[in-house]
Amino acid sequence: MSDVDTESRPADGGEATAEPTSRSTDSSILEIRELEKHFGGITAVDGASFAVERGTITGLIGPNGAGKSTTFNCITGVHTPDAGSVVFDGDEITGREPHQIANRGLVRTFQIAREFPEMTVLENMMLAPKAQLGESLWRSVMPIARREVVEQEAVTRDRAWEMLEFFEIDHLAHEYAGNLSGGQRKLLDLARALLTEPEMLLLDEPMAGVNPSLEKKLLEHVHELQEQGYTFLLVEHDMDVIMNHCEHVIVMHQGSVLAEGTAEDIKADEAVVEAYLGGDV
Ligand SMILES: Nc1ncnc2c1ncn2[C@@H]1O[C@H](COP(=O)(O)OP(=O)(O)OP(=O)(O)O)[C@@H](O)[C@H]1O
Repeated sequence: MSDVDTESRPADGGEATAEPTSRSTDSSILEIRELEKHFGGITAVDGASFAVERGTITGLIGPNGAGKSTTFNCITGVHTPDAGSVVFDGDEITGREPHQIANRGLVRTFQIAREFPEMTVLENMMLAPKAQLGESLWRSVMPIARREVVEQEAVTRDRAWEMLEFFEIDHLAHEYAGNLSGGQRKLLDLARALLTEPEMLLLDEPMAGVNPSLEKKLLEHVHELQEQGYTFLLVEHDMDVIMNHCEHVIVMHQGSVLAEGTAEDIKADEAVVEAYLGGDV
């Protein structure tokens, strides 16, 4: 990191935004068709099909072991599905490498945030595009001339500061990531994901371990980003978050989609109540 100036803030002081780079106009941005994933004798995903509408906050819920994380992993290239397809923004992305999918504009956060604890928050941010895009791709997009490398890093640094300001963790820029609270780590994880300028974010349990005031802040940020045009698909066990913040909810059970609809539809669905909600909602 010796060439990288992580000390200084950009001078312009403009309002922090997180505008995505491109948009297309089809209403559905992600389509999962008959997805299957087996681990030995275990069927984790069993013919799941659903679509996510562009610009929405969509919730993916279901009991433990329903196949939600495996579905996320199949969508983002962590796992190769055994059958079925994933279409993102009109492109078949099934079986592509994670960095190719991230480069296409679909990024994810993890249930357990994956920052580097021995590096500062800002250093973690500086590594984000590299980590999401993959080292070889990063090298191919990074110019060879040193002056241009430095310029490129300056752009990334400015953007990193913007993101930290947007999530109100800029005061922690020089803190070791390992010293952050669980909730602050979630904000850092989201900030890192946004640094790659995606169109859509998959959030895996974004509220787990986040205290109520930080949860409120995180949800406000998600809505702000939605207003800017981002699409969200989130796996979340907190039913208040799902019911109050998702305009569409997909329920998985035993590897396939049991029901989908508005929060109201889902709450009233007897099969969903029996399989998952019980008396909670
Ligand atoms: N790498 C793996 N190897 C073997 N089995 C796996 C693997 N990943 C997931 N499974 C199994 O697949 C099934 C679905 O797991 P998955 O993690 O996708 O469920 P989930 O809905 O995300 O659950 P949770 O809400 O508890 O996180 C489970 O039975 C799980 O044990």
